[in-house]
Amino acid sequence: MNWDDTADTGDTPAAERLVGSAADREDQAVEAALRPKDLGEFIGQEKVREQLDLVLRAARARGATADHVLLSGAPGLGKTTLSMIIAAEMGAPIRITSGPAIQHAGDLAAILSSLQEGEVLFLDEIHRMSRPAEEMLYMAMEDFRVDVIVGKGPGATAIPLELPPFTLVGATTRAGLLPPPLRDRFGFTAHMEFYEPRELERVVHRSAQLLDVGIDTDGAAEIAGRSRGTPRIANRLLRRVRDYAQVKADGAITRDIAGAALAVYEVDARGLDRLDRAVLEALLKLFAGGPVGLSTLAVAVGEERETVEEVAEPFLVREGLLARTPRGRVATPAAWTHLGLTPPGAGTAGNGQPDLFGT
Ligand SMILES: Nc1ncnc2c1ncn2[C@@H]1O[C@H](COP(=O)(O)OP(=O)(O)OP(=O)(O)O)[C@@H](O)[C@H]1O
Ligand SMILES: [Mg+2]
Repeated sequence: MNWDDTADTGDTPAAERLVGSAADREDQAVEAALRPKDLGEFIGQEKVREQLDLVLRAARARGATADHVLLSGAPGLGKTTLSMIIAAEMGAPIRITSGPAIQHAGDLAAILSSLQEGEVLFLDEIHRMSRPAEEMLYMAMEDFRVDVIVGKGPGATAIPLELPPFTLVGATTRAGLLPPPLRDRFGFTAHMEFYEPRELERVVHRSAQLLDVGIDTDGAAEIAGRSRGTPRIANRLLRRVRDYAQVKADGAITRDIAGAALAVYEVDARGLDRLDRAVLEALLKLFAGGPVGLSTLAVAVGEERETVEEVAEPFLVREGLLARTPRGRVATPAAWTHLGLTPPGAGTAGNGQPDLFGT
């Protein structure tokens, strides 16, 4: 799946939504406690896990530092978690930084030159690094060497500096934005996919156990089904459902409790929230399913164009509820079904009324 152009970005209003995929303040505070600590505990992503396991085992057997690893995938799928697991599996310390934190090549040189042998350097949002830092990174990754520039102008000299072997783990939500020379320097690239509901069910069960919350199989399935394929959202919904279960019931989570709690938060059975539904409803009820232009649709729901396009649409497209066509936005048959509406002309005289007799 190509999620490059559909991923929520951290600075859209999506960050504040219950079903937004970027980490909010509360997530940041509680996520550390819920992170799996080794590959065995990491749920789902079978292929990635199997491949990474081989890469790490082989490196350990050789007594060598593991190859550089690139983790790409939408927010909340487990990139930061995996980077920590890589360090843990290698028995190596980990240094954490991010592309936006490295504005000058000198910042990167300082970090690189202080690494210990075998250390894991986790570079989050690697696609947001500055150009000069990126070029320094090429050499560091390939030859474990950097040129430190001393002085300015014609008198400036490059002093080569040897680095100890280290493992770079880069993470990006936008693999497509990485320059090929950078991408090519990773020995292993893991593409993280959205999770299956069954996998999210296991995530919910595991987190509930860690949070000491009682939950049955149906309760976990109900939360998993509304979590948009994303463990971070599953954990967040679990916390809100836990609150509800504590206040309104005996604390244990069942299907009914989970359904009632998430109805309060306006997260529906497929994980659509108020905004998603408003967009879909306008498209169906006001424009008969489209095609309709983005601007018109945005006006109809009283939102900015960008909000509709970047916050609501990516998930609606991914779910197969809405299509972006050259003539405008179009609802799919699944959209009509999901909202319990009948498309005009389908099994009716075209008056938009439900077909009560199934003719
Ligand atoms: N495979 C998994 N099994 C269990 N829990 C997971 C898994 N993947 C992610 N999680 C949970 O989801 C939360 C978010 O994961 P993480 O922070 O690693 O995502 P990310 O890909 O780094 O997101 P971002 O792009 O926003 O940085 C964590 O609390 C973690 O516990
Ligand atoms: Mg992360």
